[in-house]
Amino acid sequence: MDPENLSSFISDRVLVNGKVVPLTFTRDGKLRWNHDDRRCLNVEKEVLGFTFEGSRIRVNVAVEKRDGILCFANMGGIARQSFVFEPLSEESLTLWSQKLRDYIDSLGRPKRLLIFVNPFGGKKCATKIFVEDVRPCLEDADIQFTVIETKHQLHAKEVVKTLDLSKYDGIVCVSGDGILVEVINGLLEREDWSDAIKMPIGMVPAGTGNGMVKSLLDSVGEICSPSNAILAVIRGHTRSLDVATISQGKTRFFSVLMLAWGLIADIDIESEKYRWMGSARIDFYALQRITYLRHYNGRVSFVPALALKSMASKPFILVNLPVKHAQVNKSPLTLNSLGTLDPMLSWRTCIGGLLADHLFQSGFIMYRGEVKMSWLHPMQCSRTVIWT
Ligand SMILES: Nc1ncnc2c1ncn2[C@@H]1O[C@H](COP(=O)(O)OP(=O)(O)OP(=O)(O)O)[C@@H](O)[C@H]1O
Repeated sequence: MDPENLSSFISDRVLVNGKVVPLTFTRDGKLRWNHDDRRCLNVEKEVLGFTFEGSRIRVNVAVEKRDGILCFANMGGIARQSFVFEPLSEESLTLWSQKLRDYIDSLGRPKRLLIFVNPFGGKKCATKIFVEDVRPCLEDADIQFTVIETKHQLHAKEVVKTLDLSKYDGIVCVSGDGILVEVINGLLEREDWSDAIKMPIGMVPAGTGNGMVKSLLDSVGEICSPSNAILAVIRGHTRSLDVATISQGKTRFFSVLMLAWGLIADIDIESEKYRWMGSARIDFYALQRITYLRHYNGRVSFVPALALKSMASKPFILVNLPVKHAQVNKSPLTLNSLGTLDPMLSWRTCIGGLLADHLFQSGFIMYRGEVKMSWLHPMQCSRTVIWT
């Protein structure tokens, strides 16, 4: 063994597939070895975890699928693989185990997750997504998890309100945006909300629109897929996400991603009764609402949070304001991704927006509601939920 610098660097000779080859773990987190050809793994990006099997070390990897790579699970562009090597001495095995463990621990990845699976959302395939895409990656990453299948509306919120948060490093929703909103409202309704709000949240798309996870993965140039989403959680990168408080009369609730009031809110909420139609429910109910238009009278006011004076000019979006306004006012969450990322939502939003625009201009709809919004402190989330 030739450890140039034992604190952060190992250069060694190990057994790979019965051949002794040089293996190096570099300071910048790259694992390089020579076998039939030269190989290199970016541990931070590609390695899910390590399994120590007697005198051998198995490196569990998720890489972009390329021709010629043996993969045992294709996850839509991502292949799970493993690479096994055997250090030549006991001392070397101990050193490798320690260095690899220390490196993974230094990345701040979650170790214990609470996972909500909503079997009711989208095409009702959240359980399948969890079993086929999420669980294998969590096992490869050696992450402990507790799974709760939601049984009814607001179930996730009830659980989160009384949850012992010290038991988890994060909460993951295998669902659409609805469960995310429940989790955020549950956290913010707790007495210890200012600490609870720091709990990282992850999203795996298993709903109809999946607007949040689409926005987040798009913001880091990744395709919205369950495998990309869970990899983002495992890598543990976090970034903050703004939350708006909405007060309407005596009701107060918290919002991320988007706020809608008027026509589009009605289409979104009231179309629930046609959920059996799948995503067509939105089109169907939109036509119904457009045919029987309602008047919306009210006043909307925006109150910047005191703690965030600088947010006073922070742009935001009301989906039921005309689209041209909506697109100018980009929120910190790329809210206009609703108009650009999801083709299905895109044209619906545009039609709704154009219609609203027309009616707004003609004075047919007056947006003057008693809705007040203020921005809360940014909250910490894991990369899937804007976490780059
Ligand atoms: N077992 C259940 N039965 C009925 N409703 C449920 C159940 N579990 C959760 N729900 C409710 O399902 C609603 C929709 O969930 P979710 O957001 O995951 O899917 P979606 O509406 O299809 O997707 P999106 O919000 O991305 O369009 C949530 O409001 C949630 O409260």
